[in-house]
Amino acid sequence: MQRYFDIKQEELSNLHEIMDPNNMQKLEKIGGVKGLSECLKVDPSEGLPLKETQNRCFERKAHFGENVYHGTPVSSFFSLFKETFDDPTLKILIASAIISLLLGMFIGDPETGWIEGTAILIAVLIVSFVTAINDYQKEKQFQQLNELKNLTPVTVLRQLQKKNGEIGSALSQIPIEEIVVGDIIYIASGSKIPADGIIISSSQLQIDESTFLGESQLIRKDKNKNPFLYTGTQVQQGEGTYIATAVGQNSQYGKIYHQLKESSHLKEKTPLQDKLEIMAELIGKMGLYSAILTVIFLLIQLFIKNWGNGWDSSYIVNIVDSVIIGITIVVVAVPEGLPLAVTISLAYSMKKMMRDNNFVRRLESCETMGNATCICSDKTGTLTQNQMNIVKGMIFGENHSKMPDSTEILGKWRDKLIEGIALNTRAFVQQYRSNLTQIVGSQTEAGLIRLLIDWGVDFEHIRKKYQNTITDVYTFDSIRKRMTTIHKVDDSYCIYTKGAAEFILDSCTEYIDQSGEISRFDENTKNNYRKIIQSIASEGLRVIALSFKLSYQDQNFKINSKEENESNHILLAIFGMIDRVRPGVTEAVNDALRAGVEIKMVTGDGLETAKHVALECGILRNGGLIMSGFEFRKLQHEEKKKIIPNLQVLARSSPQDKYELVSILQEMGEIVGVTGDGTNDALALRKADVGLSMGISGTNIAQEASDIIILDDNFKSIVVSIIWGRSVYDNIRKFLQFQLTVNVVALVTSFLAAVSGKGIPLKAVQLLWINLIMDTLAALALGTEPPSKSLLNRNPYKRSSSLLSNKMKRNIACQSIFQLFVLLYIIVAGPKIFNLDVSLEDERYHLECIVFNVFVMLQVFNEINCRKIEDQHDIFEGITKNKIFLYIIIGIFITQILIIEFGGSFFSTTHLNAKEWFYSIFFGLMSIPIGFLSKKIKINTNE
Ligand SMILES: Nc1ncnc2c1ncn2[C@@H]1O[C@H](COP(=O)(O)OP(=O)(O)OP(=O)(O)O)[C@@H](O)[C@H]1O
Ligand SMILES: [Ca+2]
Repeated sequence: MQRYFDIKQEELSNLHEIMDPNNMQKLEKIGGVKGLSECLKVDPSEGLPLKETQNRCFERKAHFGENVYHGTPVSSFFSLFKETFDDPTLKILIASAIISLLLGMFIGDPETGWIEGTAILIAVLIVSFVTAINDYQKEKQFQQLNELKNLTPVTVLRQLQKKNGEIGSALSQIPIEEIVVGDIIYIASGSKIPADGIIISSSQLQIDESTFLGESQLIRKDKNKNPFLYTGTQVQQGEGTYIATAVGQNSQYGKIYHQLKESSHLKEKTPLQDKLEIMAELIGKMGLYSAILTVIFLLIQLFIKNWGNGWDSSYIVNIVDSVIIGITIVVVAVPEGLPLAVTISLAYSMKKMMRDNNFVRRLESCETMGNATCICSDKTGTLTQNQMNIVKGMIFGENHSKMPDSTEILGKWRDKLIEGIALNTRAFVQQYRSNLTQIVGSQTEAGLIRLLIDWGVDFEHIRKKYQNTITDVYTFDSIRKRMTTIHKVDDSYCIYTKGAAEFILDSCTEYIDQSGEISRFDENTKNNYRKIIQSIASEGLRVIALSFKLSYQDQNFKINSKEENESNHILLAIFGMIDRVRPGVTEAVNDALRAGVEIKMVTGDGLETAKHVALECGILRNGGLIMSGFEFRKLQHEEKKKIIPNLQVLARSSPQDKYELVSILQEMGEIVGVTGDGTNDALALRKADVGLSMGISGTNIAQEASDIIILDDNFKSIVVSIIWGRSVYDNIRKFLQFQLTVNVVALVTSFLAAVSGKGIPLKAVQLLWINLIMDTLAALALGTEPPSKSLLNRNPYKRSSSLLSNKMKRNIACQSIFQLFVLLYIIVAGPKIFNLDVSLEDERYHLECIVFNVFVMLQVFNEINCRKIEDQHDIFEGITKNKIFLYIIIGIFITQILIIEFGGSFFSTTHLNAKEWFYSIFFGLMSIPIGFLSKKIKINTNE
């Protein structure tokens, strides 16, 4: 195997040390690209040979490595487990548990003294364990998501077995991991370079190497001056073909991969998390104060009780016990589950959104999307299917309401039209599975190619034939809205241009008339043509025109400016392409509007076309304004501000228009989502509060600039992301509502009990169990509530709105008062109801156990209440769909029974009889009607 290739990876890598001025000489030494390709056993015009591609280039991978990067491994479970002990409250708790253990064993009753300390230690272990499991799963999920980052396939030239059994080379798209050294790779504006390599041929190629150089600066590359390409850099303009020389870990990028790697999602804090942390701190402080107060009261009582009795070793045990209670209260009060709930909710949503074709790249965008007030959507591919088919047009001056057969087309210019399409397009036919084909690349071009295929033209053959005669290509961009190819045959040059019909028409001075002669345009004819274009567009068709310019012995073509080469053309044909609206888009638009999210269509397509589509999908509604980018640009800033609320469609827009629209909307206080697919959209995508790029048609650059990638390019998925965003936000609020109620009740009960001298109804171990219920378990149960479409029934929250609405405060207050009332009732009236004599140690212990049981039951049922916040009272809606919630509620219930019945002195519990159980569950259940009633109290919303 070693002998198969004549070059080693080290020598290859050595060819392009970053910024080494000697690179060119090193390349010449091995005989330039030609020598290189011989060493690599590949013919640059054929690509990798069939016998290699058939076994997936196994030998190359073994010799030169694979195009994969070894990411940072997930932290081990153990290290995460260890990390959980960094929490200061847990540390203090452990310390006091140990003290309690020692005291209990040596000073207290040796039979039972060890129990409390051990129980606390075990409880701490369980809390840490559950937290660590959670963290671990979260990390694993994020890693899986990170691996999916390379979505766009790479176009390579390789030998294949064609449909008819022939062996030939053809362009095809393969996943980036399949790229090997020696591959011939095609790149064009918007691509990200998938492997290091050396240019074979290129046209107007400009690369953004900011990944390496820091600042964004476009660098011209061509085969003679600077042919070295680096993985991870981006093609901003032009196109080219190059041969791969280093992949994966061997590439320059791979060598510094770990430094460049974006900080992981996990470390990122979202605005919601920030808000929550502030709140958590506040709650924690309140807990601390009430804990200190509780401890002081307990100690005072201790002193009073033992006044004059002299010191005794059991004193110390009692003091330590009081301190432990205090610390436990702090542990309970500190809502460590709050940030956890956000992460769980976001992580869970991210995973589920993936299934709904939303790939979230930045965590916070998920929640922002829930509050979006305006979405600027493009048309092609997002609202429509991006399946273009030519249905009508005008060829050589003749109108066709249906596309004619190739034979019906006038002979004289036929070849020019066909060549103009074949040479001036980049889309190609890809074979997948055994005999299915698909046209990949720009779908506008695909429409043209399909026409050639219908006409029975072997366009691949034409491309091959003229491959070496193409002297220049001006690739398509959204500003010029056209593409041009210059090719030389013998002594003459021919320039083919295609693009937005009215633009092309404007740059044509001549046309081919019905008799096949070239005629000059006069004003009248031109106007007629304009009308034809308009009438085709008004049916919602994309109109594209083809033109050309011929020159014999005019050497100037190469030095002329783009503008010059693209003007004074001869019009060949005008085509109208149908691109149907995606099914379900109209409903999705309606959903968004109902949810208070304004939709604006910002498209590169023409006014008439845009209007038709906007009407069809319900974006253009009564009184709405439709405008072209051309008019928009002429307005003053203030005028723009005035019309924008009413603007529903912006047609023939440039990326700059999109950017401006977004900026002004934000200035006006809107939270803006923007969709885009092109390299030129990157600016607007970055500017937007949430940038949504397209997974299928999107370029790497657009994807990199975006926060969410819409994997199926479908507008419906954008609305889904709104639902998910809202669901995250609401889930956090649900959790908050639950957590705060438990907190208030637990703190007040402990405090009141301490003050009243009635003893401590909730023991440290019990409090830790309650803490587990209200933090980690509640975060899991409420944070993972799946979204429902009803989330679209409300308007987005304002930027400034608080997490805790007045209605939520009302719910918390009513529920807490009720719960406290019940608990006090049991403490006071309990002895009578259950026939207990609290002056006896044993029976008091029994009563305290009932109080604990009632407390937990109240929380279990209130957790169901908290599935809905504010005024929503359908608390059972969709409950069966949330398996996690059900498991947790049932799990808590069963565990509670076990704790009570078998917890013994460990949990300070004892067997309860049927009547006592009945009361516990009855009071617990009562929290549901109370929750229902409290929602009936009218409250002012000042939000
Ligand atoms: N490959 C191409 N070659 C030449 N012209 C093209 C090509 N693709 C599109 N066009 C022209 O450019 C116009 C579209 O420009 P642009 O790329 O800004 O919009 P788009 O992204 O296709 O549409 P939208 O903004 O609705 O998604 C089309 O109306 C068409 O006339
Ligand atoms: Ca676009």
